[in-house]
Amino acid sequence: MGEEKKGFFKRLVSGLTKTRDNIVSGMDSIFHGFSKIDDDFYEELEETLIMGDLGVRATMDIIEDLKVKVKEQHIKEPIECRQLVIDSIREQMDVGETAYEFENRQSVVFVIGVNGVGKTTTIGKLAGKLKAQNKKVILAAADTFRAAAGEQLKEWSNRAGVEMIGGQEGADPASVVYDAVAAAKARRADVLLCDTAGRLHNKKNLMEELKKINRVIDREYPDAFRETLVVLDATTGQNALAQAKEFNEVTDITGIVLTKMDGTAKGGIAVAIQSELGIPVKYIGVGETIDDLQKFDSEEFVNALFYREEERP
Ligand SMILES: Nc1nc2c(ncn2[C@@H]2O[C@H](COP(=O)(O)OP(=O)(O)OP(=O)(O)O)[C@@H](O)[C@H]2O)c(=O)[nH]1
Repeated sequence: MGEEKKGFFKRLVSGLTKTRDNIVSGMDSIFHGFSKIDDDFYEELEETLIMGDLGVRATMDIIEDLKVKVKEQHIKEPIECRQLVIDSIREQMDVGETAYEFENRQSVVFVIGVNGVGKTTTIGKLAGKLKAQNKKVILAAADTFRAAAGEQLKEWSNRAGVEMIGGQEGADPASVVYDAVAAAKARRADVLLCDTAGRLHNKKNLMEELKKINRVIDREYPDAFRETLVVLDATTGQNALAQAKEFNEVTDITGIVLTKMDGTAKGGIAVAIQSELGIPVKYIGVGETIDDLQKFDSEEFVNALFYREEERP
């Protein structure tokens, strides 16, 4: 294992302590506590997975899959189910190879999310990450709905050492994006990160706003690659999944950022999101500082949950 991966694994392991306690300890007490595989066993397992925020659909699929395999392979001991469940969770999370194309081409990244999920912080972290890769980054403060949003983003642009283009409170977000595109072209920027609003209670307006912004990009910056990231707060569990579903109805999401994965018991939501929506979690937030954003890897996530370092497959 490379040093970078090793570090990622270690941090993931410690960050996922509560999630592990929540899901894995519960599962293990079932595997050890039951002497036979019966309806009660399946029911308890199902409850544990649901309580672990894996989502109803993924849980049902995992239980069904387990039942089939237990029959086919004539499994009698509950503990033999452990590996089958781990494999099944991994399959549920399979969304194919996750692409980070926008990091390496001229691109526009829309970042969407409701208030308080960590959207501004995420944009700041992402800007810092790209800057560290010698990319020229410009931020567009297109969440003009709240006065504080622009100021907060400005702080992050200073921290990351990148330029920010903003507008007056209440300004048309599309006009801010228009100005930001002009700046991006003039400065030959690599990545334009747009802080876009996320008012889910007014879906129609949000849809119109995003369409309008997209039209500006179509016209002014047609060659730029487009990425749409939705930021979700992992600590809100099923609520995060519901938000992802709603945003998915409004626009084409290309990736999810799950924030506050440090210390939450609800990390299982990553399984629910990838399983139910088929959209990759591309990054996780693991703290409040600029370095606390990591690429997400489903394999590593499952390994960090279920295996000690020396047992890793
Ligand atoms: N522990 C932890 N805290 C985070 C993480 N990401 C963001 N936060 C904190 O969450 C709070 C909200 O973050 P913001 O970036 O202000 O959230 P926002 O979505 O932009 O919210 P508004 O500015 O209110 O729209 C802040 O206190 C952040 O420091 C994370 O990954 N881990």
